[in-house]
Amino acid sequence: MDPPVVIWEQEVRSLLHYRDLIPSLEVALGKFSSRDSAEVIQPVRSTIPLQKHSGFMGLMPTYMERDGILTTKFVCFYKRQEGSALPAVQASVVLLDPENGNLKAVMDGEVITATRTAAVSAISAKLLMRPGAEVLAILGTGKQAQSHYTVFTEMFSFKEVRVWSRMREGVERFIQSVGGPVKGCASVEEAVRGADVIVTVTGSTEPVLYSQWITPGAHVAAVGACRPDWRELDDVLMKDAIVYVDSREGAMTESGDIILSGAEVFAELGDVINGSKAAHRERTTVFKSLGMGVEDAVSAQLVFDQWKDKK
Ligand SMILES: NC(=O)c1ccc[n+]([C@@H]2O[C@H](COP(=O)([O-])OP(=O)(O)OC[C@H]3O[C@@H](n4cnc5c(N)ncnc54)[C@H](O)[C@@H]3O)[C@@H](O)[C@H]2O)c1
Ligand SMILES: O=C(O)[C@@H]1CCCCN1
Repeated sequence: MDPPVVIWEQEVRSLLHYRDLIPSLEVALGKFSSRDSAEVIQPVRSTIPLQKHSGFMGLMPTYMERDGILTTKFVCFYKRQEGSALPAVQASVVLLDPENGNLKAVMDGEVITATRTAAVSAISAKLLMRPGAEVLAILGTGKQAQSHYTVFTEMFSFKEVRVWSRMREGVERFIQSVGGPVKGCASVEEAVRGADVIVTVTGSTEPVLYSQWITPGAHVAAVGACRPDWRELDDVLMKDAIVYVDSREGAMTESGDIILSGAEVFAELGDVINGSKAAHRERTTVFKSLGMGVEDAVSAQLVFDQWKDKK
């Protein structure tokens, strides 16, 4: 048996491309929602609090029997003070041989997390935004904001991209770093008024996005607030919108926006991909993303396959 390989940040970045990842994620989301244990076994993430450090460690094991993929992601995430220089999320993914249990690879999970999360949000927009969408608003200016900007501008042709952060320096840094057209906004209201697609990627634990500012028919990809008592969206938005999730079980366990608002989950994204639930593009839609092990599993397998091809 070959010893395990270590594939770290820069190499993962150079091997993981949206054009390969998006089709693989669409298939994986469909398999997850088919509830066939020969396709995907992925329990809801178990978390242990790192109380002293205001954080959590999440353990995300996944087995895809038909595809022969066995992985676990270890992810630590923190409630950081706004403007903190420390990372909010750190992760590693291990890829195992399901036949023998030996370790094939250890990979940096931060690039995988940033890339696959943005790719899944883009899939939600592809399925749920209204036709002819022109304006994208991104709330937050951290790692996820960057990866969402990259994939959304690569996949779609928005006429305008707006960004907001509570920290003005955050907006300035973001504008400098993305190297493409983007308009900095001084308030959430300014960023989201008239926007067709809104991405929330903040570290907030209280609502930042309010229904009263949103044009009916907009699509919201809500990526932050991944604890049962954390929020990014207000109750009215959650109750008025048609709510889609990545995992129903995960959302009912981890999403403060769903649990505390009492909103009803209409469907998983995989149900829409499988054709068993409708995509209500004409209505205001929320895709509540919490992140799933199956997304990391297909990403890690892609990275490993590309790594082997290049050897
Ligand atoms: N759904 C998923 O799969 C998934 C995956 C990774 C990260 N996340 C979550 O996405 C969010 C962003 O992650 P990141 O890695 O980009 O973090 P980051 O620290 O790089 O960026 C966080 C951004 O949120 C802003 N922010 C922090 N506190 C805020 C507050 N109280 N109000 C408004 N803005 C605030 C910061 O200024 C920054 O712009 C986090 O909540 C993280 O847990 C979700
Ligand atoms: O699926 C994930 O990887 C993330 C990590 C941070 C918290 C939310 N979920």
